[in-house]
Amino acid sequence: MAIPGVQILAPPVSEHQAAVIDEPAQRFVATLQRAFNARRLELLQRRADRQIEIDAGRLPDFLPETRGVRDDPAWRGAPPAPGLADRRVEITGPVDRKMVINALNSGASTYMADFEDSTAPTWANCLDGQVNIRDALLRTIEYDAPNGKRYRLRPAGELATLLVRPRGWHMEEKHFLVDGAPCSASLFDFGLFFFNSARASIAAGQGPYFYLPKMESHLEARLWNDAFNLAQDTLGIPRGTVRATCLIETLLASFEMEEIIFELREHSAGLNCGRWDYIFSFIKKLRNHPDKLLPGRGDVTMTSPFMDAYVRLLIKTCHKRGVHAMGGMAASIPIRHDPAANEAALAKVRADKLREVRAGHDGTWVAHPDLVKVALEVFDEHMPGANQLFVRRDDVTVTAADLLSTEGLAEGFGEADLRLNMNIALAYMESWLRGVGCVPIHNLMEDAATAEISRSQLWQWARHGAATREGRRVTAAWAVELLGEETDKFRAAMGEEKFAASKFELARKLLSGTIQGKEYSDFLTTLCYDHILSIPERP
Ligand SMILES: CC(=O)SCCNC(=O)CCNC(=O)[C@H](O)C(C)(C)COP(=O)(O)OP(=O)(O)OC[C@H]1O[C@@H](n2cnc3c(N)ncnc32)[C@H](O)[C@@H]1OP(=O)(O)O
Ligand SMILES: O=CC(=O)O
Ligand SMILES: [Mg+2]
Repeated sequence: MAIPGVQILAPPVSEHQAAVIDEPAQRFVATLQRAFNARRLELLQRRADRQIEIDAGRLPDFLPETRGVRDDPAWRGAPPAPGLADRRVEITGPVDRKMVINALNSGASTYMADFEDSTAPTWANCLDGQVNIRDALLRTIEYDAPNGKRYRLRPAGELATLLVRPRGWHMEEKHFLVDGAPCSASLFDFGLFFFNSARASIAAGQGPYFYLPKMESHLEARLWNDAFNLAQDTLGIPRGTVRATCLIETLLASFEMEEIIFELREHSAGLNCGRWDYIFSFIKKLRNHPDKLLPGRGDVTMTSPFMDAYVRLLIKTCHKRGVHAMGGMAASIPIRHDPAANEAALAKVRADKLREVRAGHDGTWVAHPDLVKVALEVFDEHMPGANQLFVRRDDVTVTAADLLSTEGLAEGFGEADLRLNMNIALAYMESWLRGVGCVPIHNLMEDAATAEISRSQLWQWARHGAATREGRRVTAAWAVELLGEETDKFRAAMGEEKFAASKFELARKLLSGTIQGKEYSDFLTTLCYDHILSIPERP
């Protein structure tokens, strides 16, 4: 053990990987872990306690104890940092080397390098991702593909500003132990990036910028803020250099938007409507309330009343505090082989971006380089300045009941919705278990957040014995039977040999367990994580 208390259970496999996790970097991550892991675990316990209260009927509401923060008109978030003043189109994607270059070159204003929803956190993906984003900021990143295509960065002035999304507080990095316990994956991803690249990001005229996922309370934002302060102090970087945009993508966080900006004040770069996790969280948090069942996922849209309420509240809150209100991800992606279907997909993205800019968002997300132009055209036309912070939305009043309402939604779901959820969950999990965290399925972008909706709906419909539109009650036994049929469709399409070499059988087994389980698994990723570890067997 080179550093007391630190154990790496799978050695880096290249000199590049070894360089991003050298002894000083390990020491830095261990410092963060020792300072903050106990609080992280307490906050996770608090999530579990809160769930018990919700199950017992105490539904979420705005917090009385933080009324002072909400009512104080004086405070503001930080002004936009260099490279973040105009964020009209942000491209996101996994930290794969080729995609990092493509994203930086895409013409988007910023690029979110994602260790969360779109990355399956194999040890290799996590370490290579760190290498790639470090090289991106050093401007040395290059890639020569096996097909002969060469990937090089455009000139510095044409590159997107880099933001990094570490994994959420619920995840652990089981390859890296500190004092015998797995490291928080958030602190691992954040710490390695900060240690290796914070100075390079400043030298590139930017700064260490982050997107923070899946938080459920302002206390979790406070934990991030404390980690930022310790990291900056340790490296002698002035406090307030970091900027972080918080995804509001859990139901509980939507009741604490203002408090979350407040906690991060000097580090805050606004909020983002993480719509897919938000829908997942709505299902998850209210899962034991039969009156809160959602229709099939295709029928839950951004114009569904509870989603519209969340968007309006987010924009109003951000602009009141002078920070960006970022829009989210339309799941439609280009369909290369079918021009008519492609045009229909682009039209959906265009309509989504138009809704966002009209609502007052300061920018939006796209999933694919070809969509940058589509989103830019809409924002350029409707947002001539760098942002629309001046859109105050004082007209907006959103109540707790609005955020929790299932009024105005399509009625129920059919057997086709059940089967579609199974098909998507199986295909996504199979891919994730092979180390690929974002895939096109039925011409839509699917990642951990979208797949969670499918997985959770299956659990919830079976848990409540909900009836399909055709009039059949969903039982665990019937769900398992259908899951077998859906798995067999993949088997038939692929042939026995390919099926046997795939992860479909494992995906079926894991999904079957979670659908039937009396206890709900909090995250698909934590459920599947042990199956992607590369820790050698001990003798
Ligand atoms: C809910 C949320 O959290 S949303 C945020 C997380 N999700 C994401 O970020 C989505 C990221 N997007 C992707 O991973 C991909 O676009 C997919 C998987 C959806 C589709 O990928 P593909 O099927 O490979 O798309 P396609 O074949 O059309 O790609 C064309 C080119 O664009 C590149 N590309 C596609 N998406 C991206 C991206 N997001 N960033 C950078 N490059 C990209 C491909 O690598 C490929 O490059 P090449 O021509 O040099 O080989
Ligand atoms: O992270 C984004 C989301 O929609 O989830
Ligand atoms: Mg998300």
